Amino acid sequence: MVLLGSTGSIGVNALIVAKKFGIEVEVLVCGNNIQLLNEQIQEHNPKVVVVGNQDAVKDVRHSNVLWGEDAILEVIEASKSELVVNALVGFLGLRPTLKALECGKKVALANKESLVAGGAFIDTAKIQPIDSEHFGLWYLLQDRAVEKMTITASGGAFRDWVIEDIHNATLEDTQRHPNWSMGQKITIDSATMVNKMFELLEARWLFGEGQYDAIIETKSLIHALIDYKDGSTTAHFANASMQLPIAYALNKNCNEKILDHVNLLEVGSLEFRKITPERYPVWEIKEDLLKNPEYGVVVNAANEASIERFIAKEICFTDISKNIIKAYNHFKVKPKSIEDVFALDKEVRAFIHANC
Ligand SMILES: NC(=O)C1=CN([C@@H]2O[C@H](COP(=O)(O)OP(=O)(O)OC[C@H]3O[C@@H](n4cnc5c(N)ncnc54)[C@H](OP(=O)(O)O)[C@@H]3O)[C@@H](O)[C@H]2O)C=CC1
Ligand SMILES: CC(=O)[C@@H](O)[C@H](O)COP(=O)(O)O
Ligand SMILES: [Mn+2]
Repeated sequence: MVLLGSTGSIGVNALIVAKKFGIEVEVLVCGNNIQLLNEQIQEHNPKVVVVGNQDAVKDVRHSNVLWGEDAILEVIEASKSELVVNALVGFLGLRPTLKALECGKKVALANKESLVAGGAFIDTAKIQPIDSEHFGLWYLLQDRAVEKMTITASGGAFRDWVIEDIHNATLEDTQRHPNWSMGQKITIDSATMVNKMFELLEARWLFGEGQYDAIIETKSLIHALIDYKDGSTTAHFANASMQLPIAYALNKNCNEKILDHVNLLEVGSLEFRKITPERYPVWEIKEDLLKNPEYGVVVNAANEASIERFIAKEICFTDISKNIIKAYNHFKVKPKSIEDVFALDKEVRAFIHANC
């Protein structure tokens, strides 16, 4: 397989699962974490590796090292593997997703930003999602009439904070996720509830038009629910580990134990909460966005540019959501092609840097 983002939270789990199934690793791609990359090279013996920048190349212990975004596309095209695992973070992942599909490869897609920004121009037939909620929906779907699909949210780092205090939350505060250990950016997205809005769009592109919603389940043990028209509701329970979704994305037949079952007697009780715009202001645009999923590129670019500014301490935490709503109301433009997606992404980022 080709693994993009090998040193990240998903990448590391993907390598554990690949080893379990004896899947050959042809390519490893990462950004700056060269120490971990060198360990991965030693263990998985890839044919080629790509790193984020030229300076890092000299530190990589491999005879075939490339660098930069174009190199990622080149190695996908040159690879023999039929499977590309895209665990890059952010809009950076879109071109590699498109390239892998263009080359006829199957894409195990953790990089949800690919679908959020470019979903209207992506054929999802060869995509297997690596996202716990979408894996849950995929697992639950039966040949029956569906009324509604619901995904769950943890509520993120600030779910129990006094709302007025969230304004001054620090980057460190955003990283205290209640249930999952993930990369920095998605953990911020979880705290703003942007992650769940993205996942609703992701579900819309993966499973087609329909009714989608999200609720908070505080223990992240239920990941998805399907209401069938007959009145029954099914729920996907699994302990909070990405190894199960990854296992199915890498290998269709998982007839061995990947995780321990949820022990309901130990769990005792579950708590569900409504997602409200008072605590999560971006939720205000959720309905309109679901009706107009092509606007996803605007939300994604505004979010990424605002996170950059939050990390640089130029804006406060709650400005991330304010900026997204501001950009959403300003850019009521639907891209007509994938080229429009890239152009609009640039425009929105410039807007956030100049006006917010
Ligand atoms: N973590 C999770 O449990 C889940 C994550 N996802 C999605 O999966 C994706 C990855 O998330 P996660 O693993 O948490 O993120 P991480 O931040 O942990 O990992 C991101 C990976 O991308 C690499 N990377 C970053 N910039 C570049 C670059 N310019 N060139 C090459 N590689 C680069 C990083 O390299 P390095 O670290 O070496 O700089 C790292 O390997 C995201 O889209 C996220 O939303 C979806 C569901 C669950
Ligand atoms: C593990 C996974 O799939 C994440 O997307 C997770 O759902 C994030 O947590 P939140 O539910 O807090 O957004
Ligand atoms: Mn998820």
